[in-house]
Amino acid sequence: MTPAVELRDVSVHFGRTVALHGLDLSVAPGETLALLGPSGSGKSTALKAIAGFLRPTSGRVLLGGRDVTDTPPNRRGLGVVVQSYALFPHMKVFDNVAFGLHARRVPRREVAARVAEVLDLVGMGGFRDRYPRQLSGGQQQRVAIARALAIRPPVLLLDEPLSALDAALREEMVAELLRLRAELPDTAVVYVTHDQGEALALADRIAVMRDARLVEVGPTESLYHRPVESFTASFLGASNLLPVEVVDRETVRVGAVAVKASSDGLSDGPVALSVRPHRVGVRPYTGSGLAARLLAVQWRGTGFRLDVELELGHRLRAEVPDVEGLSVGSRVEVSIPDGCPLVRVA
Ligand SMILES: Nc1ncnc2c1ncn2[C@@H]1O[C@H](COP(=O)(O)OP(=O)(O)OP(=O)(O)O)[C@@H](O)[C@H]1O
Repeated sequence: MTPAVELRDVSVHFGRTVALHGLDLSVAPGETLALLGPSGSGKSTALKAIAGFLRPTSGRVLLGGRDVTDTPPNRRGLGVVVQSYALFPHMKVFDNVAFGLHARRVPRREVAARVAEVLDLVGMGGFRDRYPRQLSGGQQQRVAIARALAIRPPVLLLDEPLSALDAALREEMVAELLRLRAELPDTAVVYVTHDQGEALALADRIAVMRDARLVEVGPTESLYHRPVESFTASFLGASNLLPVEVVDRETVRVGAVAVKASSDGLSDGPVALSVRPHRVGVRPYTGSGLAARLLAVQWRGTGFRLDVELELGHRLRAEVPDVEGLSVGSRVEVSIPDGCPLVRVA
């Protein structure tokens, strides 16, 4: 299938700053790809290269198999939503959404029908005569999404669309975006975020970025459960990175304790065992297993977060449902389950 979006070896330089380094990426029709990474990792730059808001220093951008590297943004036919709504303040909701359709000389009667359709799609059908200042942040962002969808773009680009909203509203909007997604089965979505929760909830695949480069890309669940890079393990859901001695392809040793590990896709080089905090077991010391000292306990409502220090010298974070028999400062026993992934340490 021809990808809806393809970046081929795209680099972007601003003077001596390298904002994007040799990015290769493709997005299939109907797929949601999240670009996830810390601030300054190049996510927005990649999105702007797709939108045409900037021209790559080198490399090519293709949409539906067509090279658009030299095509201006308004001729790319994409829907774009940025973090700050960017609605026209002097225009009512209806006219904001109709704007792109008028620019494309869509007949007036069809404009009315299409605006009604996309406003209904985002649950804003009753707000067509309001001005943006008469809407909440979440409502404005819904209108911005409706405006982007009105032209029925094959690709929707979303750059941190929820970052201006408060936490409760963000969660509501994630559910809303999932519902919207189901209504647009053929639209490719590129979703820029630094929020791993949004990426996990919304994306079919995640591309993890760091320092202008792609670290790793893969289907959301396998990237979460079986990351190859240590950066992915710690950025996509917290992870303990335990130094281990590799015995063979399936077995590692933490001190004297042997643990089965998964090592899919790993070649030679330094590795660590990636252990999610909720998979670390902590119990009172019984004389076997990995001895450790319990350094701190924090109640988190749904459970407890523990900091422990292995007597071998590594600190670990654990998340456990209860702390019966455990007290800060006491000697404890830590268990690491089989099946945690080995990851490459940069
Ligand atoms: N117009 C510009 N001029 C100079 N440097 C820029 C410009 N735009 C981006 N950069 C730099 O390029 C790098 C990547 O920026 P980019 O905005 O793509 O990061 P990001 O991952 O989207 O970060 P954020 O989450 O903070 O938006 C950063 O170091 C940034 O300072």
